[in-house]
Amino acid sequence: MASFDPAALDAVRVYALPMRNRFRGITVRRGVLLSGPAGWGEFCPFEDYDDAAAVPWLQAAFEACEEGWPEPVRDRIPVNCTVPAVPAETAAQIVARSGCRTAKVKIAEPGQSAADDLARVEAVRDALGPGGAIRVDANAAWDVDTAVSRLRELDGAAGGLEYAEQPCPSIEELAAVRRRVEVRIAADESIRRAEDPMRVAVAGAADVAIIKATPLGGVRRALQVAEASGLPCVVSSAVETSVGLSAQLALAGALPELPFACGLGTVALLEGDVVAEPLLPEQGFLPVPSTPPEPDPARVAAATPPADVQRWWLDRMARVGKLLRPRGPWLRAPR
Ligand SMILES: O=C(O)CCC(=O)c1ccccc1C(=O)O
Ligand SMILES: [Mg+2]
Repeated sequence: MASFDPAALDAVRVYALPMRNRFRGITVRRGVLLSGPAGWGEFCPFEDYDDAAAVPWLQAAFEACEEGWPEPVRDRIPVNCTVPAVPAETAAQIVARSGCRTAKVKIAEPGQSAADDLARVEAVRDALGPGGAIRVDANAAWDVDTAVSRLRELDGAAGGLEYAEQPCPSIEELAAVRRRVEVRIAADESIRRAEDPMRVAVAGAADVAIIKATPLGGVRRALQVAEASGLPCVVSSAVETSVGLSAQLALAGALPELPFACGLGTVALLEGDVVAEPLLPEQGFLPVPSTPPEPDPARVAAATPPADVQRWWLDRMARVGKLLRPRGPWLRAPR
């Protein structure tokens, strides 16, 4: 068994793609594409994560490279468009262009007001028409009282919210908000480790579980987390390229039940992609791929960052790889 060394991989490509709008404080999305016997995987932990937090992201990439994914039970996935914390007019354009019947709206952005959120949600309702669904994501910004009053107002402005993702940081706060508002509560940041969904369920903290293959260590682990949650699940992206997104689609394709649209329309948030046929929704749906798409050499070349950035990512991947079990035999000894 070889211990992990990126230099021993057949192909490793570092990419950097600008985001169309600032998202989660990020303006450029970066990561590594790596190929193995089963296809291409993507290692793209957020840059503020430490090496330990990045381990499951590398496990997800290796699953795609080494094993592939379990059999799907459906062949296409309804998805939401994702509306960053942009002005109302831009929000309406994003929704109209997407073709999606569900929109997820980011709210509670630092530096913005309650009125900004209400205007964005109203514009999204106008663009979507009465038949579409609107969900909001506060990314843990509020305390319980703020969440209760804001969610009631936003529910009114939206003409009914489908659910609210992570209004507060802790599981106990989610449970308290859930008791006081009509709106369904979804847990996202509260589900990052395999043991988290049990705690969410026992606390009565959520109606919906947000599940992500990339930070949970791959499709198989995420399926276990979904089952442990005992809740209806929504698969949501970590803003991967189409290579990493394909694993998320494999997860959505393999879940026994999928009652809501998934948050997988996120290639639209990136300026460019690394494959020839980006996984952008058509009429609100994405296909379930059986294998990851192949990166397109010209697009990868166009997205390749300077040497110092490449070095940073390869060093990071090597350090994180040392925290994982030895790999092989497809991974040859360093040349
Ligand atoms: O769910 C979606 O529509 C897109 C994905 C998304 O919002 C997201 C992407 C990266 C990191 C965090 C989040 C989030 O749900 O908070
Ligand atoms: Mg979220």
